[in-house]
Amino acid sequence: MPSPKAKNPGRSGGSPVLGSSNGRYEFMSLTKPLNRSSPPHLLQRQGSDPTTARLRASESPTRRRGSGSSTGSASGQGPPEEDALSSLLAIDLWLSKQLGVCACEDSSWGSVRPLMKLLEISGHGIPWLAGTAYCLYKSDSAAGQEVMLNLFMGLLLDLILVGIVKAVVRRRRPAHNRMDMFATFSVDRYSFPSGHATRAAMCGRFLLAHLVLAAPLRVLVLLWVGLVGLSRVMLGRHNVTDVMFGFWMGYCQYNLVEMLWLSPQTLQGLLGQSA
Ligand SMILES: CC(C)=CCC/C(C)=C/CC/C(C)=C/COP(=O)(O)O
Repeated sequence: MPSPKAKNPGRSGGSPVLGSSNGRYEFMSLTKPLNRSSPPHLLQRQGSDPTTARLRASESPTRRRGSGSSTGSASGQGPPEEDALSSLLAIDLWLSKQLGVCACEDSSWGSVRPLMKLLEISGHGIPWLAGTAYCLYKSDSAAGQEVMLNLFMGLLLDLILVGIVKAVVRRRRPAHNRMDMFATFSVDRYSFPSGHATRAAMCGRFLLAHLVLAAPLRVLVLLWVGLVGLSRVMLGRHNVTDVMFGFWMGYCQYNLVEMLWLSPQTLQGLLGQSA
């Protein structure tokens, strides 16, 4: 979402060009700082700190194209799948930076930031866990308790699975993100996948399958899921691929919740065994 008010058009301008990318090593720096044993010309090109490296990586892929002839990772020298992946990541970083228009108050769409933060809270784990626990406590029907209990289990499962993937992949959040989220775990310094996107997708499916039947409300649920995902990128919290993968993961997590569904009989069995 490029805006004429964008502050540094030179840094983030340009357009993504599909095809060969000769800066594959730049994406490695997204997850870990360059190795001390890296050749000096790499260190020089990257900048010595990871933030500079990530800022360079989010420049337009077109800007990076003819700049790596001395690196030995020029296009066509690696396997084609790696080139394709590098190009995809280059487009991802470029697009995410273009869309990160609410990353801080003085960003081009900074005035919308409070609204985006409201969406952030609406998809945060704490309100969802607390709200579900409250409904579970207040529910006076067995069917209601069953649904709420399974939603609660799904939310816990989501936190665990997202935590595991974040800890394994360890992709840093975009350089333009301001880390001012409330109540985060240590793995939440990583961005892949977006926990808000997994939760929104899983809870969205759950709501549509078990709780929300009226058509206008179902549309609202879908709209909320989409807006939560979009707000992650606009706030600069995530790259586009973090959110896309998060949606897919949340969609699959709902299948898992259905497979592991705790029925009253299962619960009675479990409680009976432990008694
Ligand atoms: C009771 C309990 C264990 C609550 C934990 C809830 C909690 C702190 C969830 C983390 C939510 C969060 C900030 C996720 C990060 O989302 P991203 O979309 O930025 O990956």
